[in-house]
Amino acid sequence: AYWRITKISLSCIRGPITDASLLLGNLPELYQSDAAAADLKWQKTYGDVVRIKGILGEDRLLITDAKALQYIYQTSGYHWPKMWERRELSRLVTGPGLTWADGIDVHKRQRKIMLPGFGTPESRAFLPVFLGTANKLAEKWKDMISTSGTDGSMVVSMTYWLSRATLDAIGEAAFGYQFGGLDDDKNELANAYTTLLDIWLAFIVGHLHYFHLGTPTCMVAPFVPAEERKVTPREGDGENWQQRGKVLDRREDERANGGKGGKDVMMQSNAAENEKGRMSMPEMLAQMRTIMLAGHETTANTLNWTLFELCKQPHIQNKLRAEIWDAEAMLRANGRTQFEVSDFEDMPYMTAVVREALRFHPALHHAYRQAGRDDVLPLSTPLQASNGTVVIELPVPKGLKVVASITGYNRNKLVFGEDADVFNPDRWLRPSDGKQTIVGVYANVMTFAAGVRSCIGWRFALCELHAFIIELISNFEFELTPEAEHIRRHPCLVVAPTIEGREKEGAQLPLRVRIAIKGE
Ligand code: HEM
Repeated sequence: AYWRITKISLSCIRGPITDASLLLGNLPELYQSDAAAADLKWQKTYGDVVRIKGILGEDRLLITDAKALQYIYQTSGYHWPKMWERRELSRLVTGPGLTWADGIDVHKRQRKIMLPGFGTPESRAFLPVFLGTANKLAEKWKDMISTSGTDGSMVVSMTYWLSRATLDAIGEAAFGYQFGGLDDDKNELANAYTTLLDIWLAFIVGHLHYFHLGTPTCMVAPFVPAEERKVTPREGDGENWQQRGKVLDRREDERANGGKGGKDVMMQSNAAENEKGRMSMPEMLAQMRTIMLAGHETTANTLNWTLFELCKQPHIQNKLRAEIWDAEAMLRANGRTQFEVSDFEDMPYMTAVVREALRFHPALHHAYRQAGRDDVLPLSTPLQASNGTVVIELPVPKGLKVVASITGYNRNKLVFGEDADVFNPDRWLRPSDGKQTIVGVYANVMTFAAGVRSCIGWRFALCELHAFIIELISNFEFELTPEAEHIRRHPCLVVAPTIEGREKEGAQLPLRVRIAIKGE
């Protein structure tokens, strides 16, 4: 009570307070509606800073204002740590890795060791791996269509195949590890990762017996009654840790003997640190788990949503394919067989499509922070307070929990124009007036967050997205199926597509895939 009376008050900030329940506040609507549906509704009604109620009447802010986000993520970085409960969840899921670490002592130390592996040249060097995996997926689909398709086409589950393909790509690129997701020899670890999203979805839609699927269960097991669990906590997980340990041991041996593992940047960079700063074995294992988790379904679902939008607007898909085919013809004319990242510069429409997909469908629609001290948030636009006054900067109390709406910011009309709520790649081909507040690490979208805790793998993800889009759009035409007309943007670990009324079946995006006849 003392704290509540003495702390800086936010009571003049407008928001959907009258709709809040005493116990859970506005959180049910925030978390249970389609991804970011509540954010966009409240943003439209109340502006770019909205007061919502958390548990037991606690005030929180939902923020989509560019300057406030820039301050929280970039200017003030470590003074706005992650919410403690989110960190705890990260610790349960991944262990003491980057998504859990906080502060200068731990997070900055770990990130310094990890960063060299994720620079521009390092990420670009993986293009052949990404193109190779995307090509393998394309060949697989061609085989399926020729054996079971009709009229050169068939309905393919995007969520199933893209999850497996991106798992293979990240396993190979980051750890030289073969998951075999696209082959039939999927191992235990591949199973654990490819079913993870469905398990989270099942948890969210209250369909707990999905837990038989075999998973890193340590993070959900505590919430699930024993009789609902078909695997014991950490049963699949023990195996996972063992396999990861083996991969690390092998890389370390190779590094020490100057072999292939010598190229493993995490190993090299860790070995170069002084003993005090070096990551321990549990930290290294946690980084592997973090990278697999943070870099797998994020990319897979960005691809899902890109293909979905390309089906909804076939003229964009056709224009993109024409550009890719022209670039392929140019490549052949120059006597080359495979794209390099520098070739992407000659494919401006593809870059525009990727940027627009990242803006319109960020794989994570929220990020969460907490004020580490009493602070003052700068604002891009003055706020109309409930008492009629206008707020030009906003004092906030230490401990305040903030929901940064990534989707809300990415669709902010002040930043992206009046048509911000329309999927339109052409916006990226218009000249910029250069007046915007720069928030995100890429294309000024918040999709990869910003500042000291921005996504470490954003260059890696971009390279992978471009590779898959080239291969898939060059080889196939995609069409919506009747089920895909009823797709929901379901919030779980990432924003995943589900079919309305069939959410309990897990993530789904069935699209009709037709072999594209080149030259037509
Ligand atoms: C389209 C794909 C991706 C998206 C949209 C994405 C998005 C994000 C976002 C929003 C964050 C910040 C989360 C927060 O602050 O709460 C983040 C962090 C992170 N991402 Fe990504 N990510 C993607 C791909 C990747 C890839 C491919 C990797 C690794 C290869 C990766 C590794 C990480 C790691 C390690 C962090 C934690 C960074 C830290 O806390 O210092 N991500 N990502």
